[in-house]
Amino acid sequence: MTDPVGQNPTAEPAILQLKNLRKSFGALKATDDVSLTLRRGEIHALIGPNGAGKSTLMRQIAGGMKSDSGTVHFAGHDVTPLSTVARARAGLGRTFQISSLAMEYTVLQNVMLGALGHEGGAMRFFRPVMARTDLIEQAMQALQRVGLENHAAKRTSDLSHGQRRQLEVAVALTLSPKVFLMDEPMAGLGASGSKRMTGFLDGLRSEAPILLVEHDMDAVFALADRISVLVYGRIIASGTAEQIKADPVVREAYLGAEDVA
Ligand SMILES: Nc1ncnc2c1ncn2[C@@H]1O[C@H](COP(=O)(O)OP(=O)(O)OP(=O)(O)O)[C@@H](O)[C@H]1O
Repeated sequence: MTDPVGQNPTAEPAILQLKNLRKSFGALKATDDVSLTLRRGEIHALIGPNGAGKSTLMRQIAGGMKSDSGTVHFAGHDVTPLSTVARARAGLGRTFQISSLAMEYTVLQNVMLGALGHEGGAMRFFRPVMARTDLIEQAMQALQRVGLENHAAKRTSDLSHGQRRQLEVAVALTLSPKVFLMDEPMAGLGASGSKRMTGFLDGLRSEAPILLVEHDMDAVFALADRISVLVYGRIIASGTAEQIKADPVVREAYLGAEDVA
């Protein structure tokens, strides 16, 4: 285990710090005393078997689910009492909220709406926003970065599941977050889509660090600076890809010896 909660004074400072987060559903401890950090410039992957508590933890961080106890510090502030919207405004960017896409709008319009959310204020009601070339340009750049530039004019409802996930990443990009929380961005992308997304996330970490929940272990091992393993709501190990692959507790509890050869 290397510096699992970010106490190493020589390391990059943490922009996101979770301390002792817990969430139970009745007798079930979905997250149980979870502490971890995300440092500038890094991709920190959170892996674990189905039902380990990864999505619950992401919701606790983004603000959609109230924690039973513990704190979330972001950019030096305790954001635990803040709503999802307030956390997003502060720069905590969450992707994969397909339900927030307007299905009847085009792909481009969805990204532009995201960019407007960033501007905020009453401007959206007073300017012919969909004709604003600056916004169109910004949105097209975001679509290009995720590989959806050729689908800009499509209705969002006509996109595949994987493409909708790419679109969510594009929407998140326009908000210029200080941190990305990504919940399975590779899911449904197929081999070439995953490869492209992996390359994209690789470059993105220098813009904003990423807390990445992902089942695609090839992508995780290729991308992650650090990996934390969640099992039954508890972090059982945290370290580099090499350390995690070699950790007997992780192999026993999760990876399976045959998967990590
Ligand atoms: N709202 C809820 N009410 C009751 N139980 C819940 C709720 N949300 C999650 N759980 C339970 O909490 C546990 C953790 O679920 P969670 O979805 O966080 O796991 P996960 O690691 O994200 O799983 P997966 O990899 O399958 O997405 C599971 O046993 C799940 O059934």
